[in-house]
Amino acid sequence: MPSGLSTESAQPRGDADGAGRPADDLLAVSGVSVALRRRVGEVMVVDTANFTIAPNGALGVVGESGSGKSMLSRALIGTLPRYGGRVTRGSIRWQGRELVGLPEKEWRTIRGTEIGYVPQSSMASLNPILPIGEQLLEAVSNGRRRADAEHRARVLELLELVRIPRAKQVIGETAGQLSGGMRQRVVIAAALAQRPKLLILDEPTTALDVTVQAGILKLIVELRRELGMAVMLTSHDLAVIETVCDNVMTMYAGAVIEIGATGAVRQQPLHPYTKALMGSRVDQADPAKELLTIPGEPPTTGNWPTGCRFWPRCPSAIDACRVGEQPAMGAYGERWSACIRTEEFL
Ligand SMILES: Nc1ncnc2c1ncn2[C@@H]1O[C@H](COP(=O)(O)OP(=O)(O)OP(=O)(O)O)[C@@H](O)[C@H]1O
Repeated sequence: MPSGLSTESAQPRGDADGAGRPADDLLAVSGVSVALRRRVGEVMVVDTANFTIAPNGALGVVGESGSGKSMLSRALIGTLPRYGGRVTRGSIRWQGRELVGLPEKEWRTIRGTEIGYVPQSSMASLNPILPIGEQLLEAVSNGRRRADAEHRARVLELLELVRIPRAKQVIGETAGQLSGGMRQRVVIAAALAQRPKLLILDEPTTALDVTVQAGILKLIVELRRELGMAVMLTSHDLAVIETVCDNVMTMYAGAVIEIGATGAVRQQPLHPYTKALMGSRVDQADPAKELLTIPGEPPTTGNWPTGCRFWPRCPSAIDACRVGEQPAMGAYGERWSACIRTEEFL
């Protein structure tokens, strides 16, 4: 076993400020597990996640499809019941306030208002026939009272904030008249309507081509700086996360398996899965270049192997990796890894 600290004695931090200095937590997630109701009973999709986000911090969450990124995000905004899910254990503290077990009425005062959310495929969720201005007005007035002149001014301000050219005209246009990139900017504007302190973006650039994607990522970087807000961004692609986030957290089969400063992880990933993920990332400079893919498939939910969940695909697996439980995260300086061989690799 490595001599790293266990997650019981210390908390992996996803929040160092880029210079490695930890700050007070905006969000602190401790031992959070999420289960979904299925016909066979409850199935765990997120297993004992521990991480924090500081005010103005930016945490990227990377992992293959099905690793639990979206379900974790949904736990943070209290929408799991819509998917037949719930937090089965652990604590989510938002500015010191416990969110686990919060009644829906109280979630409504946090979701959208304090924590903004841009869901996956959100561009498609825009109403195709309702003018953009009307849709943003709904987000601005938050259903509380009739939209007034102040709200209308805020709609324009939001469109300008997300750098939409011809903002005044766009107010009267429909989503169908806008390009994919402009639609995504509108969705981000809606998520910012109540000035949240944390913006969670789930795969915000997946459906966009490379140039448009770069523009959206640049916007997120600038908004974070201008508004002094924190960001949590999920992606399959470490290159996307690298553009926006100081820190990165890798998930595999429901488990958080590595956390560290993005630059350090990029230079020397501690977990073989993060390393493999980097090898298979899309080469933005040469998209036609053949991708290195990770052999095999991730285990399906509910069919996780004993021991480390990555061992069937891991080039470094030894007998000890195949037995017992999924290894807990251990600390290695400012970094965290759930691989029992991390010390040997260092
Ligand atoms: N709407 C849903 N209903 C039932 N099960 C779901 C739903 N969405 C996700 N799941 C299951 O929850 C598990 C975690 O999925 P999740 O969507 O959180 O992964 P992800 O890492 O976000 O993947 P992707 O990048 O494809 O969105 C998977 O086993 C998936 O099959």
